[in-house]
Amino acid sequence: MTVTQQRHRPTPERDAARPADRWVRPPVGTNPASRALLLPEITLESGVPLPRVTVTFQTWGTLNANADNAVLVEHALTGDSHVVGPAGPGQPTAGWWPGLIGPGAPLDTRELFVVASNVLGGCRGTTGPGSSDPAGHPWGSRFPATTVRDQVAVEARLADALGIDRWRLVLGGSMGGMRALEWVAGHPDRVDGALIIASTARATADQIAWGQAQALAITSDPDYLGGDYYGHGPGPRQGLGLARRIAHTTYRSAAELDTRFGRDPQGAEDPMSDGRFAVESYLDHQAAKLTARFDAGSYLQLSRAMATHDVTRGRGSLAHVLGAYDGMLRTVAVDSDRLFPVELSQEIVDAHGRGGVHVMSSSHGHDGFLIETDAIAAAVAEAVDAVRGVRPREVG
Ligand SMILES: CC(=O)SCCNC(=O)CCNC(=O)[C@H](O)C(C)(C)COP(=O)(O)OP(=O)(O)OC[C@H]1O[C@@H](n2cnc3c(N)ncnc32)[C@H](O)[C@@H]1OP(=O)(O)O
Ligand SMILES: N[C@@H](CCO)C(=O)O
Repeated sequence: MTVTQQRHRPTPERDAARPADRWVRPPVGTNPASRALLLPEITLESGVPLPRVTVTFQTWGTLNANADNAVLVEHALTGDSHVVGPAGPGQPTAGWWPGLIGPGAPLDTRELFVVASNVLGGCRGTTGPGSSDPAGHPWGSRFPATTVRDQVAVEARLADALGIDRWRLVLGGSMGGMRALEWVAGHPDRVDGALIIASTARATADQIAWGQAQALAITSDPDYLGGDYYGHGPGPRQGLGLARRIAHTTYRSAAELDTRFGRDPQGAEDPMSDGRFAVESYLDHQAAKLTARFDAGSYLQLSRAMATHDVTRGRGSLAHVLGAYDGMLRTVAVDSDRLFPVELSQEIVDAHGRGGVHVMSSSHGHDGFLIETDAIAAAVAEAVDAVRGVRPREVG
């Protein structure tokens, strides 16, 4: 079934050169509320072609007649399109920004049409290393390196298929904020407003450094099998668990960990023998949770895409790149975030020359953007109000 709402920009060379994207049934095991689009082929930023890319997504509300009420919500590293709603069959986690979308919510579905897609390279329905290639075999080690720009290029094809020429608002946290800012940098005429939360214009050496240890933890696992573990053994669960322990420590603040766990033993265990401290037990728990719901190959893919993230690559200075954008741009930072410190949000605003940084107070560090949901809701509601006046809207 070919895509009927082809309202994307008429670019004859683009339309004529490729078969039409078409709606398909989502892969087995994805969120039952999701839909799916099949892209016959995409060409990655590297120049490598990637055939038969499926992108799965969820929507809330209705696209209006002018198609000018669409909002794109971008998930973070281990998130997915399930922004709100309960966990259930095909959906291992509850919505990660509960209360954000719905009638009367900050993203009010009485007015807005909200879209959230699963990222390219991930493991929640959109094509990634664990997906089957056109011959029906898992891509595994053959899945090419992808970038944040590739992730957004896939979302642009989805927007085309949905008949969305321009987003009223794009928003996201962490890796989601990277995609939201790439929409601004790479598709400035398709975004009225952007809210970049706990993120950055380009990865820092600190973030790249923490990512290297995580990647080596996975690739050093004997069950990694060079990335071709799909259908062969348990996969690098130990390595993924170790990577998560490293990552989760960076997602929280030292003060929070000290306050919550101190030097307490875990229950009756004795750290002086073979027992654990409570904080070690907590990290063991976080590792077990992630390995039960996430794929190591996708973790490597997406972590590498975050490390290579740089909206200025091949485009000039950040001021030049963001200065070309005449829409609304705001950032939110968490005051205790030691992975994406406040100055990374300030750098974005300074380069754009307008908007502002809202510094959110939280003891939770980087994960504060997922935990302080009232503060996030308020920032999103303000951004929705601010963007209303950015472009004249046809009454439709
Ligand atoms: C876009 C995205 O990034 S999505 C990310 C993943 N999203 C989700 O998981 C959806 C739900 N969201 C959440 O849970 C939060 O937003 C998260 C992910 C940031 C977690 O934040 P918090 O609420 O602070 O939970 P916290 O990190 O303290 O972990 C609490 C868990 O640790 C466990 N725990 C606490 N102390 C210990 C200990 N000493 N030993 C073992 N386990 C412990 C708790 O029992 C609890 O278990 P549970 O998660 O199974 O209920
Ligand atoms: N802790 C969240 C945010 C990381 O940026 C996740 O696991 O995706």
